[in-house]
Amino acid sequence: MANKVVLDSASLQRALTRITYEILERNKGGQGLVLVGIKTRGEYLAHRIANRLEQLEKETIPVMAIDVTNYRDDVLAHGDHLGLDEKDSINIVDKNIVLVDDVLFTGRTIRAALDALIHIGRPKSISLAVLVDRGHRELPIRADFVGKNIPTAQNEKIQVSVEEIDGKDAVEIIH
Ligand SMILES: O=P(O)(O)OC[C@H]1O[C@H](OP(=O)(O)OP(=O)(O)O)[C@H](O)[C@@H]1O
Ligand SMILES: O=c1cc[nH]c(=O)[nH]1
Repeated sequence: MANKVVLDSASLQRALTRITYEILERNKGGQGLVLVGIKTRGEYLAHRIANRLEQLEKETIPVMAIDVTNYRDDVLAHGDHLGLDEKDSINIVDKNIVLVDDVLFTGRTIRAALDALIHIGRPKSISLAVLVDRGHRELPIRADFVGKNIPTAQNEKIQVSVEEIDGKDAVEIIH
């Protein structure tokens, strides 16, 4: 299997910066924004975008991380174990939520995240930011903010690495 780097560290950071400005433009500032990162790597990307938003807007942007495993349509364990970490839970009612994930593929993770969010409150709006959109959607889901569109074959894989846990920033395509 060969890896091809499609975003190096500098390009990945530029993509996050562009997403940050687009979020600000769309939201007309940072007011009422809450960033929700989907574990695993979406959490780190959400914190990075929030840090940039805070630098630009000089206000605190809440960040929450969610693990959507138990909301997936291929997991039967609905009910008791909702997979939301109460201590991470932030008031999302009437907020403008930006969901953040590293890769958008079939859209099933995002569908699960929407279920998880709506379980804990009724936001004013939910939009979606992804570092990579690789196509192959199986549900009517699209991203509002995209770092890079990378057309892929079904059998390829996009591997996102983040400095915080992988020791480097990169997006690679694995053939
Ligand atoms: O659009 P989809 O088909 O749902 O695919 C995208 C999801 O797949 C990956 O998560 P993965 O399940 O590999 O978990 P991880 O983030 O913890 O590695 C990726 O981080 C996205 O969350
Ligand atoms: O290629 C893919 C598909 C889903 N999730 C990933 O992280 N990469």
